[in-house]
Amino acid sequence: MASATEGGGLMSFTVASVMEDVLQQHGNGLGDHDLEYRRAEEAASRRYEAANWLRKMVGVVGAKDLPAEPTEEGFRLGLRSGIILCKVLNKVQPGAISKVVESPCDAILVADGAPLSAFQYFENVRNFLVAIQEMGFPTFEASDLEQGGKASRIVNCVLAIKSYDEWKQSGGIGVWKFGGSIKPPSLGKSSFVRKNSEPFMNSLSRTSSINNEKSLSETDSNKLSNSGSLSTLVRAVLSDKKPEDVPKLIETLLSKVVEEFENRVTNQYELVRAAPRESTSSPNNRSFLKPLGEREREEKSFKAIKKDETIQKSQIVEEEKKNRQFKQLTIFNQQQEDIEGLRQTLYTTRAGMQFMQKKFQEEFSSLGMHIHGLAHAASGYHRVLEENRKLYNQVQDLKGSIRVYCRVRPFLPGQSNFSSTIGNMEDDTISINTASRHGKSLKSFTFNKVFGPSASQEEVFSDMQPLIRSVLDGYNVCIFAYGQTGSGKTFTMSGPRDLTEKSQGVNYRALGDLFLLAEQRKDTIRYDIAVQMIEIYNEHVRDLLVTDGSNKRYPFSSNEIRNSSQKGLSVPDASLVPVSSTFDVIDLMKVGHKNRAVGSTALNDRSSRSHSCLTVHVQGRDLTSGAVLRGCMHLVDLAGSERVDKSEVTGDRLKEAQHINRSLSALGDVIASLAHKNPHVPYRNSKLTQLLQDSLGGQAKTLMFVHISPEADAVGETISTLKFAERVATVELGAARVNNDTSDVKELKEQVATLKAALARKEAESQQNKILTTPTGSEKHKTKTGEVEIHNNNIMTKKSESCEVEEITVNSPPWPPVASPGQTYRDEDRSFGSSEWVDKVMVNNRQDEMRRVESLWGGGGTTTDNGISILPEDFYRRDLSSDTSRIFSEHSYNIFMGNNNITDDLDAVTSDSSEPDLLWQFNQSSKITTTTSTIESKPKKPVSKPIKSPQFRNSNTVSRPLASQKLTNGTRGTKQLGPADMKRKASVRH
Ligand SMILES: Nc1ncnc2c1ncn2[C@@H]1O[C@H](COP(=O)(O)OP(=O)(O)OP(=O)(O)O)[C@@H](O)[C@H]1O
Repeated sequence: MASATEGGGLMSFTVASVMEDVLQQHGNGLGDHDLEYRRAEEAASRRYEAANWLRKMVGVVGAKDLPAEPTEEGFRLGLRSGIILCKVLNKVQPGAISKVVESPCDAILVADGAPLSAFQYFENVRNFLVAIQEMGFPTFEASDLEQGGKASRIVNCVLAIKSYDEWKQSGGIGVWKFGGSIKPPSLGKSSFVRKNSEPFMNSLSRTSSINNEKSLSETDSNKLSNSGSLSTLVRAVLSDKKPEDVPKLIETLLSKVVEEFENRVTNQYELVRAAPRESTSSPNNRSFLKPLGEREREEKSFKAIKKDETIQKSQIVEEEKKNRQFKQLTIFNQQQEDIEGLRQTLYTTRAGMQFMQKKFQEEFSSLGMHIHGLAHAASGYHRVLEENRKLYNQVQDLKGSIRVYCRVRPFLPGQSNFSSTIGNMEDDTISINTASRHGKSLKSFTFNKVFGPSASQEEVFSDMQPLIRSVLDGYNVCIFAYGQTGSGKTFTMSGPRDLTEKSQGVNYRALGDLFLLAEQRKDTIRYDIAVQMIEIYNEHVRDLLVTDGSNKRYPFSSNEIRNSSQKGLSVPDASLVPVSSTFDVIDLMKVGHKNRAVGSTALNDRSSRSHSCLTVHVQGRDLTSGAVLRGCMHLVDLAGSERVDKSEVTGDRLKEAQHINRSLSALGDVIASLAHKNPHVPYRNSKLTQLLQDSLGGQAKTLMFVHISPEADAVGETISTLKFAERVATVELGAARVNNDTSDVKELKEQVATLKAALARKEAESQQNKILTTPTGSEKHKTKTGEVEIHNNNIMTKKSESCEVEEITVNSPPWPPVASPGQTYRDEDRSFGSSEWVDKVMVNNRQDEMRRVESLWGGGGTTTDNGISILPEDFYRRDLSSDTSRIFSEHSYNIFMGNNNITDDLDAVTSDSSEPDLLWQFNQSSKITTTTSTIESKPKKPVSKPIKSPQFRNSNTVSRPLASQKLTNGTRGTKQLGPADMKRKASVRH
């Protein structure tokens, strides 16, 4: 009972149903035939009423399956499809059932169990039942429509709807009542179970209508509880019973209820156990309390529906699967096609690639061959270039290492009336008109090239241009301008004061050419060009490129010129300014000219009294081989070469002139030594020759521009200058050499050759000395240098000790000095080890020679107080080849005498024999010995033309002193002076 209490409505429904059954049984049992008849009649009448109303509602056609007065079975069958019920309800309450399945009407006639029709009528019935439940009408079980179902419940439901419809038709006034109130549709869903209580209510209503209709109708069904209904029902049942029957009836009733209850509980339990896993939404849930047959049918139909659904689902799944498979197949086919396409493309691409590869290989190999050919051509080009360079320089070398160009200055503005001394001019020859006692004569001189007064700067430069190329090829080049003051040296080297591009001199053009060539060769050689500019004034060197104002005056000591500087710089202390364009050079020149002008006064142009030298250093690195070539070019503007006596100056001017003459004389010495191929070249006798040493030796190419003025009053200087130049032109320096990395080795070889020559010379002298008579009364003094001075008042006699000379040459330090491990020699050491030492050896040699010659000529010479021999002038005529060196070696004599301090007095004496003068004398003599002279290296070009000179004539009879002899008392002792000497001396002393 507890569970029945918990069940609530469910329990009420169950009890009511049981009670109804018990009562019916009891009634039957009681055998009240009248009552039963009445009830049956009542039921039939109610059924007819319901059927008629339904027929009326759906029409005759719609209700063709429902007779007007049906049996209970007929009523059930007529409504079994649910169509009539649904239609009627929709008419009463439009839209109550949204969907009415009409098709199965035929199927309804088919035997029970047809899955489709069962499903469909169930659909309608279910919808109907749900709807009336929603609306609150008395409901019935779906199974009531089946065989054995309770048609009374269906009748009850239909009549309730009819009542509602009528109430509605009548305007819906008041409250509709039919055994209970109709809940408004919005009442919400009540449980299906609750609706199952309606049959009881209907039964109650029906019963009351039979037994106590009035009382029941008066009872407010809303207030009627289940217990109330039960008691009413019991009271109604028992009212007409005899009191003695009541206990029995109640007992029967109760036992029946209990039995029914237990049965149902048992069934419920079994159902739950049998289908524990069935979904709660399954219809079984709602029908497990139904009779077993009904439930089975429901389950069957449900299963059938389920099966259909499953079949449909499986069909759908199958279809979907098929669709999927079809789609996959389509995609697969598409992919197959794509793959085939890609395979084709791959094949084509591979073929293309192979073709391209083949083509590329062919092109690559042809390119390789092409490059190979180019490389071959390039190397060939380099070879040819190198060969061309060599050939070019060979041609230059064959032309002679010292070339002399002569340039004649035009008359200056205002000199138009002047008569010119220039007689005739050809390409390489120039004739000078000279006036002498015997009338006019013409002197001809031959040079490598002669430029007349009208020659332009460009013309002059074009002829020397090849030398510039040599500098870039690693040669040393020296270009110097020689001539008397005002003859045009500066004009040639730099240009006029008002400089234009056209009037630019050699300096600018040479550097411009260097830059041009360097640019042209930049693909093969990289050049670095730097410039120095110095001035030599009174034997002092001055840097002309200082810009800070300091060191403007003679910043260097007297030893600053080195011949073997590490970097190949003669003056390493002077500013070395890198230049890369002609503009740089012009700027530098301006600085140089400005610095040079500082020493000038209004009266004296410094440029006339000093040597200026622009040195261009070039270093080229071959980009292919890495070889380094170094070239150097000296562009020298010498001081005026006129003779001092003519200048008639004293004091500072005289000193300047003496220095100029001395340095030019030293230059002459060097050139003469070179011409003679003397083993020793006295470079160190002046700053000028020291500076130019690397450009005047056998490794350099030298060009001298000799300048002359056309004025008649300058003819003496002109002749003198030309003679000097012609002498220089005979110098053959030998093939110039490139300054490459092996130059040191070459220098060493040169020194070895020098020493060998000294030895050979010494041996020859030893042979000759055997035939010489040793003078009596001679006295030997051995100097600390190992040389022997002979103090003899009569004649100059022997001698240097041959063994000592040999010792010197053999035991002398090697050149350059061989440094023991850890020991190094400075440049100064090397200088001393070479030239100083060689100077002294050579002095001894010359003395021996002089003595020998003197003895051959039977004496006639004199010796000074200092032991200096003075030879008769005839000597110079007779043996020029051996005398030349003597003439150009006056400084060597000074050194020999140990009198290195040159005093003004001495300067005065040496100035008497300026270099041109000496050369002039030399040339006078040389004409006699032209055929036999050993120094004539260029037979094609005569050294000089014969001239008639008074001095020359005098020289046959008058003994001339050596120009640089110094007497201890300032006089010339017993020497005899020529007229020219006397004249000069007078003028100097004046
Ligand atoms: N070839 C020439 N054409 C025109 N004028 C010239 C020529 N040569 C020289 N001159 C002029 O002659 C004058 C003297 O020339 P320059 O100064 O060059 O002589 P120099 O030999 O250098 O003299 P110094 O020894 O004093 O330096 C200058 O006015 C110069 O312009």
